[in-house]
Amino acid sequence: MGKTIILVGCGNMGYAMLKGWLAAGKLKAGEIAVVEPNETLRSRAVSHGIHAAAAPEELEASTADLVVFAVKPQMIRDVVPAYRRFMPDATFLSVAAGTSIATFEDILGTDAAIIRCMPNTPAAIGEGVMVLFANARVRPEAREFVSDLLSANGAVATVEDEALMDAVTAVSGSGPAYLFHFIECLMAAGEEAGLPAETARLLAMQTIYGAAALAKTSGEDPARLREQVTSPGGTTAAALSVLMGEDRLKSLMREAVAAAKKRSIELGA
Ligand SMILES: NC(=O)C1=CN([C@@H]2O[C@H](COP(=O)(O)OP(=O)(O)OC[C@H]3O[C@@H](n4cnc5c(N)ncnc54)[C@H](O)[C@@H]3O)[C@@H](O)[C@H]2O)C=CC1
Ligand SMILES: O=C(O)[C@@H]1CCC=N1
Repeated sequence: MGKTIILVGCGNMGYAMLKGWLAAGKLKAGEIAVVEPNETLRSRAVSHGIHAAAAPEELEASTADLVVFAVKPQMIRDVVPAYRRFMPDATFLSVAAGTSIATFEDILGTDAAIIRCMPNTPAAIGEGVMVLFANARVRPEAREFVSDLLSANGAVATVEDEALMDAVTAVSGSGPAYLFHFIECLMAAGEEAGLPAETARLLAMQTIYGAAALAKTSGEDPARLREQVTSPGGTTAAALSVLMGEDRLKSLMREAVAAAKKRSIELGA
C-alpha cells in the first residue's frame, strides 16, 4: 500500500478495524503505528509486529497519510491536538460517535481533511458496515484510499448529510449489540423450553447467522422470507402473534433506536 497510518486508540473498535485490515492483507505491519496508553491493549498490536507507542511523542513516524481516531468521544478534544503536526499531508478519520466535523475543524482548523466514519465491530471479520461523511478538504485520492482500506472491514457506504450520522450510529453502530442481546434472549428462552445450554446456544447462533445470510443473499424482502416460514395456524404464527401483536417488537425497536440516536446527538453537543 505504501502509506503510513497511525491508529490512535486500540480498544474495542480500533482493534476490530486493525484486525480487519491485517486479515485482508490491506497493509503490512510496517505501514501502521498504534498509539494506545493501555499496555495490555498495546501488546495486541505489538503481537502483529506493529510499532505501538504509549503516547504520540513516542511515535517513530514523522509523517502520516492517515490518522485514525478510535478514542471515546469525551476524549477527542484532549487527544486530537497532538496530531496537528501531521497536517497538511494527513487525512484524519474519526469513528467517535456524535463528534461532528465542526468539532474537528475547531480543534485542527478548517484546512484539515476530515472523514467521520461510523463502523461496527463485525469489522474485525470483514462483515461490518462503515458509513462515511467527509468534509470538502478530503481529496478524491484520499477518499479512494480510505474506502479501499475500509472495504477490508465490510460494506462501505456514504451519507451526504452529516446529520444522518446519528441515525446511522443508532442502527448499525450500536446495532450489533441489539443482535447479541437477541441471541442471549433466544438462548435463554431455548433453555427454558427444555434444551441443554450448548444446544440452545448452537441453535440460537446458527439461526440468526443463517437467517441474516439468507436475507442478505436471496434478494427477497425480509417480510416475504418471514411469510415463507409462517404456516397458517402453525408454530411460527403463534410466536409472531406475541412479537408482532400490537407492534410489540416494532415499538421496542423504534424506542431503542430513538434512544441511541438521542444519545448520539447529546455526545456531539
Ligand atoms: N465499540 C463499538 O462497537 C463502536 C465504537 N465506536 C466509537 O469508537 C470509539 C472507541 O470506542 P471503543 O473502542 O468501544 O472504546 P474503548 O474504550 O474500547 O477504546 C478506546 C481506547 O482509547 C484508548 N485511549 C485513551 N486515551 C488515549 C490517548 N490519549 N491516546 C490513544 N488512545 C487512548 C483507551 O486506552 C482505549 O483502549 C468511540 O468514540 C466510540 O464512539 C463507534 C462505533 C462502534
Ligand atoms: O455505544 C457507543 O456509544 C458506541 C457508538 C456505537 C457503538 N458503540
